[in-house]
Amino acid sequence: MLTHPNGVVRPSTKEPLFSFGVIADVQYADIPDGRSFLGVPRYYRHSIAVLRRAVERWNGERSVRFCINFGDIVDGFCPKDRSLAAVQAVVREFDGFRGGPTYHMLGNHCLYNLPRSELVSVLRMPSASPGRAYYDFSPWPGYRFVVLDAYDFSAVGWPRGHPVSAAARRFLEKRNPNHDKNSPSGLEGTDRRFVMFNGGVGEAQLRWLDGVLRRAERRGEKAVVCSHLPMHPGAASPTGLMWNYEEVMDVVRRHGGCVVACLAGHVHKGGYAVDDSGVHHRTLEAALECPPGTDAFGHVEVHPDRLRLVGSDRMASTEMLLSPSNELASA
Ligand SMILES: Nc1ccn([C@@H]2O[C@H](COP(=O)(O)OP(=O)(O)OC[C@H](O)CO)[C@@H](O)[C@H]2O)c(=O)n1
Repeated sequence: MLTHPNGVVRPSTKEPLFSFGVIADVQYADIPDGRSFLGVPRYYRHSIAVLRRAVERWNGERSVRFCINFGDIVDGFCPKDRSLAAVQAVVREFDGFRGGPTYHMLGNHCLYNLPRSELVSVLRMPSASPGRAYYDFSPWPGYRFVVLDAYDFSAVGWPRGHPVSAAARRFLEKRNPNHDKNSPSGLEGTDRRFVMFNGGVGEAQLRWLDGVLRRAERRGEKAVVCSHLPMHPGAASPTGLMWNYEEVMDVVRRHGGCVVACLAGHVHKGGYAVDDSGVHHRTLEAALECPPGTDAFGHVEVHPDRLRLVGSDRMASTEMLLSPSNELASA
């Protein structure tokens, strides 16, 4: 039995409808250990061992039907002539998962290494058009997953001089006075997100998201939105938030009750919050920052009344109860 935040005690169902594996920020590179800009240790070679153990675990869980990689598959310090080989090495590890497909998304470190179009192809993203890094899929009747490209509007991942890159630089110029646009120095609160290693969802993608959620709502589906960048200030440090998370959440709210959770990576220590509409926001702890022998991965059990993240080691477990309107949506 579990207690809902509103005080109602509900029985927990034992067998999930289905489950999916989750891992974030592998940032693999065949280079010696290092540290983040803020001095946090990073284990570039060990992270692929964390992924290997994740795949072994998912293979041992009968209910795990697919897995989701939350971006930053390779680290920015990977020598550029070895970027493709590093991405392929990580993809090979995911290919060891026998339960079903792997769904990838783009992170800033992916784009420091390879062009978007090449990543979309190497990561076999099931996008509707070539080079597009956002898509949706329905792994189970009544459930829809949406994968966002959080660097669609960004100063990284587009060639210098590309109209999107130029517009993103102008956007940052207005909001971040620092010469080094990766530095949030002097910015306050959620304004600290206006740094170059973040990005946003562009207008066309916002319209697409609106359409996907409208159809999902009409069909009575529950939706899970996945993005490299977190979209709630309570679930991540402000320096890691998506530039236009409010616009994306406005679209989510327009289809009230359809989206049950937003899952993300990028902010390595992880986080969790429930927003005013009852949407769960879970930022996943990074594989990269696991000291040798430790892990950060998990699988999410999907039950009729809840999502249950079963975390390993440094990834905290999280019980995400659905609000009664969510439960009714596909009853
Ligand atoms: N204050 C800062 C922080 C970072 N940089 C530089 O920005 C680039 C990205 O940093 P990095 O920590 O590698 O980014 P991650 O995507 O791994 O992590 C995101 C954070 O956890 C979000 O909170 C890199 O070039 C840094 O050196 C900076 O200049 N100033």
